[in-house]
Order: sequence, then structure tokens, then C-alpha cells
Amino acid sequence: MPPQKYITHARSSQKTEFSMTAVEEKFSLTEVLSSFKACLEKENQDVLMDYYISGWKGLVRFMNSLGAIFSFVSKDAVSKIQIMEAFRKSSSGDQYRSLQSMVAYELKAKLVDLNKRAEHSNSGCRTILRLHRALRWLQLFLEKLRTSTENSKTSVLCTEAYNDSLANYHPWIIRKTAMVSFYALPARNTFFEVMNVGSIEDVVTMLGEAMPYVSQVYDITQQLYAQHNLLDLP
Ligand SMILES: CCCCCCCC/C=C\CCCCCCCC(=O)N[C@@H](COP(=O)(O)O)[C@H](O)/C=C/CCCCCCCCCCCCC
Repeated sequence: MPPQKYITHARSSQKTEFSMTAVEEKFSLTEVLSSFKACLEKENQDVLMDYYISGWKGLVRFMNSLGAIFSFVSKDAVSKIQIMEAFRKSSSGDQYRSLQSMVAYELKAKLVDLNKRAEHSNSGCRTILRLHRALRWLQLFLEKLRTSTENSKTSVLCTEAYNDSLANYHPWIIRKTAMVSFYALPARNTFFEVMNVGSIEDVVTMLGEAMPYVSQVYDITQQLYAQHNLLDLP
């Protein structure tokens, strides 16, 4: 259950195209981020796959509401989500209950291509690594938004977050395409509106409360992958 303060204030009179789409789809960033809190199993700090996937699905819904220009990004995220859902539904689904159980299972069964993509080109470990890197971008971007000022440009915040995270893993052509698409991002105030959380102050409060959970999921995953030398999977 999301914490009490995470109350969504559905807005009835949004004016922009971005806002209308988000309202129609009932997107609330609060709910999406609460999936990342739910990921964390209390007893042993395992990261639960179903909530992890659910968090990503919510983010993709949000991204789709930003317009077709971001479809190249959401298509890639969707295909990775689908790979993980297929593993979860497969006969080995229980092994994919958490990121920890997935790593243990795939490594033991030699289901991960460690040096070159070959027989197991879409392993769970590799697929989650791509989403994990993107989670770092999200963490940086939302923190920048949280601490931004009225004059901050979302395209600049997004570019900075991208350059400090995902860009390090993308070839030139993807980096250029991503940079161009960032200019199409809505302005800061519109962004805050489409989050569907409430006033700017409410958004800042919500992000301050929710981001530590996203960071915890990121840190635990990073440690897990580092421990097993999986941070550079091809
Ligand atoms: C109100 C604030 C809320 C923000 C919500 C943001 C919603 C974000 C949703 C999804 C984030 C992007 C997920 C992208 C996954 C990228 C994984 C990746 O790196 N894939 C590449 C490598 O995969 P393989 O080829 O090795 O299988 C792949 O090549 C990438 C292709 C697509 C380009 C990705 C560009 C990433 C830009 C990220 C910024 C998105 C900006 C959206 C702004 C809201």
C-alpha cells in the first residue's frame, strides 16, 4: 500500500494536450513510484519482479502520453518489459520472483551470455540491466525536477540526467536521436501537472518521499550486479 501522504489529486480542468491525455489515462506518478516502494521485500531486501515490471509499465504509460516522438523510447522499454513478463509466465516463472532469484537461477543454469550475445541473447539478467541503467536516468531526472526552479528547462534537466547515465551505454545515433527528442518535452509546469499529484509543492513533497525507494531499488540492484560481475553484459 502506498503511504498515506501519497494521495492523488485528480484534476478536472486540465488545459493542455499533454494534461488531457494523462487525465484520460488516469496517470499518477505517485502510484507509479509506489510500485518501486512495493518492490522492496521487507525481510531480506529482495527486489520483487512483479512490482518492478509494474513500475516500468506505469512509466511507459506516462511516456506514451507525451506524444509519438517518444515512441522509439517506449517501444524499447515495452519490448524489455515483455521479455520479463514472458519469463515470469514461463514454466520457470518462480525463479523470476525477484531480481536476486533470477540472477542466481540464470547464472547457475548458464542462461546468461557473459561476453558476447549468442545463445541467450535476451536473458533476464541482460534485460533487467538495460532497465536498471534507465532507472538511474529516472532517478537523476526526477531529482533535478524536484530541485528545479521556475526558469529551469526540462530539456536541459533531461539532457544532463541522460548524459550522466544512459548516454554512456548508447551509440552515437541513439544519443543524437534522444537529444533531439528532449527538445519536445513539455515545460516544467506542464510536467508537474501531468504527474497528476497536485500543486507544485505537493509534487516536490511526493518526490522527496518517494525517491528514496527508487534509489534503494537502484542501489540494491547495482550491488547485486556488481557482486556477480554482471554490470557490462553485452
Ligand atoms: C514526470 C516525470 C516522470 C518521468 C517519467 C519518465 C518515463 C520514462 C519511461 C521510460 C524511460 C526510458 C526507458 C528507456 C529504456 C532504455 C533501455 C536502453 O538503454 N535500451 C537501449 C539498449 O538496448 P539493447 O539494444 O542493448 O537491447 C536501446 O538501444 C535503446 C533504444 C531507445 C533509446 C532510448 C533513449 C533513452 C532516453 C531516455 C529518456 C527518455 C525521456 C523521456 C522523458 C520523460
